[in-house]
Amino acid sequence: MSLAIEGARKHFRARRGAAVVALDGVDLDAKAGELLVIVGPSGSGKSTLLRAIAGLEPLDAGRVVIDDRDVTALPPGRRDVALVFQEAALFPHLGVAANIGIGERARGERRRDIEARVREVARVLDIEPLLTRMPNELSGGERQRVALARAMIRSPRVCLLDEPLASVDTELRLRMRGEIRAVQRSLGVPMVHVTHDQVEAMAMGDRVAVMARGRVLQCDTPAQVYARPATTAVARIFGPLPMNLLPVVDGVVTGVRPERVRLGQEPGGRAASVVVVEPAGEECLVRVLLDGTETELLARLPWTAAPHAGERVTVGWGAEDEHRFDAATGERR
Ligand SMILES: Nc1ncnc2c1ncn2[C@@H]1O[C@H](COP(=O)(O)OP(=O)(O)OP(=O)(O)O)[C@@H](O)[C@H]1O
Repeated sequence: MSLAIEGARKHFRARRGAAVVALDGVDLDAKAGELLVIVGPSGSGKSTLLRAIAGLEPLDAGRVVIDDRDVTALPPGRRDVALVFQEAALFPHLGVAANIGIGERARGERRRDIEARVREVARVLDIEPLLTRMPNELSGGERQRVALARAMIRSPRVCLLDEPLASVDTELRLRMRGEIRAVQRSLGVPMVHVTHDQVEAMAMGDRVAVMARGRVLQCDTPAQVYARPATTAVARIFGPLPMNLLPVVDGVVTGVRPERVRLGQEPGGRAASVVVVEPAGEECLVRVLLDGTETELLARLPWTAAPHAGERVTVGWGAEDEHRFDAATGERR
């Protein structure tokens, strides 16, 4: 099983104002069992891309290919694609078990087989106790898991997730990440997962595609995108925190990740003063202003090393922690 998007273009014409280019020539692919994560700022075209794969949004140009078959002209119902949205839409008049099995029933499968499959997928997603409830008796996170179960039970050819864990609490989110991966591996389908959560993108993705303004800026393993972002835009978008970018010197922008910035009193560093310190659990985020400039840098430090606001410090980092980008094009040098 495989998924490919080739040269996808889509624009929207708002009732007033200029046309919006939502997809500007997107090429992506995902293999069987592969989880491709899409990250990007709000409005970068992530949801439009998923909707186009599902057949809910016709493309202006380009193709969607599933299992080597061009499905671009097929309606959603004939693509065999499961899409789980941020806001799970369940049938309000049906119980949870019926909601999960509704697709199987429509396909005329045997009642006993459906019940067994519903129980199995409910067990995996930890919603067995909810099977007899009605949708209005569920929390947002529970509804989300029911929608996920409904998508998983169908053994679709492609699985698309649009922030399915957005309304789930941290502990459950951690567990569900693993569960989604396990279910997906057992289904062996390509999965495309849109998230704003960078940690989730790093933890779950076999590969990550970084989007901005309807384009894919880079697509590679999370480790590679983190270690060698292709452009300054990727360096700002992908990672636990945006990369610090220093002012241009000789046509070069130097970037340093906040987690690599060191503060101290050592000679050789750049003099700066601490603007603000924000606690972040065991760590803290420290914003410093470099002397004689308007450049602020962010540093992530252990809480035990937290300075005070207003303190004078020196700022340093290892030469191996520097990223260099072309100032004119933004591309990695
Ligand atoms: N039906 C529509 N009519 C007009 N413009 C639209 C429509 N749907 C999306 N857009 C525009 O297309 C662009 C891409 O939207 P899309 O929803 O794909 O972004 P996104 O990356 O999913 O954003 P978010 O992270 O906020 O969900 C945005 O500029 C958006 O305003």
